[in-house]
Amino acid sequence: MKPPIILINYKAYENSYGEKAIEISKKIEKISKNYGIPIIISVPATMIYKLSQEVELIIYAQHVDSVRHGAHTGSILPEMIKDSGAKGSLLNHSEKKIRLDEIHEALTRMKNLGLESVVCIDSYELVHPLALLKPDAILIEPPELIGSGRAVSKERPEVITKAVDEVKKVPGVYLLAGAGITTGEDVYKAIQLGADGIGVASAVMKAENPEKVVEDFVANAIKAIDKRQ
Ligand SMILES: O=C(CO)COP(=O)(O)O
Repeated sequence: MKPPIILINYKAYENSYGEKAIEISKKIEKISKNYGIPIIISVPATMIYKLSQEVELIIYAQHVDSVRHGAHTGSILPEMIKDSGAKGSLLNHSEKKIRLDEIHEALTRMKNLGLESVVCIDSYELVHPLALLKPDAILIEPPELIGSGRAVSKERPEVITKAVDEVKKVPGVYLLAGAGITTGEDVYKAIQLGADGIGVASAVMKAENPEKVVEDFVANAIKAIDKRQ
């Protein structure tokens, strides 16, 4: 079985850093191990090193700058996240958009460093052009549903099916779907519609019992992938 891809974006919630981030990451690690499914967590840059020491999860940055070494105050380079222990990064999240030339440059640099990449986009029309840049995956998220509790897989299923059709034009690029994913059923439906996995943030980061939420997501993702094969 090809495992489903579960990406949890920590964003900048109160529990996205410090001791609380370690605590939530350990809970996610437990589920990842119990189910034998790798889970990606995209964390604030300040937490990459610490979390890479504490947990066996796939750690991503949430953004990288495409500038090269030099006088660029405040920049976070692909080289820096790799040195800190990240395996990859999100790029172009709706909340951290960058230009197309910056996506291209960042992807080239990340590939040369052996870093994985997930490019976020907000419409299916952009799936094919961005897939041609050969990221590891594309994460499609209609911005109006992000953080809404209304799942893309239920509210806009056609976004997923169209994105899946588009990504198939470029072999080797995975398609993830996100925005408003709240329940295991939302995850199941996204994968049934053809996504290789999901991206999620608020349903986990704002949960009273994040472990239970992630477990429900993972169990449903496995069920959906099994059924598809
Ligand atoms: O932006 C997202 C993941 O990158 C999705 O956010 P929500 O899960 O909060 O809708």
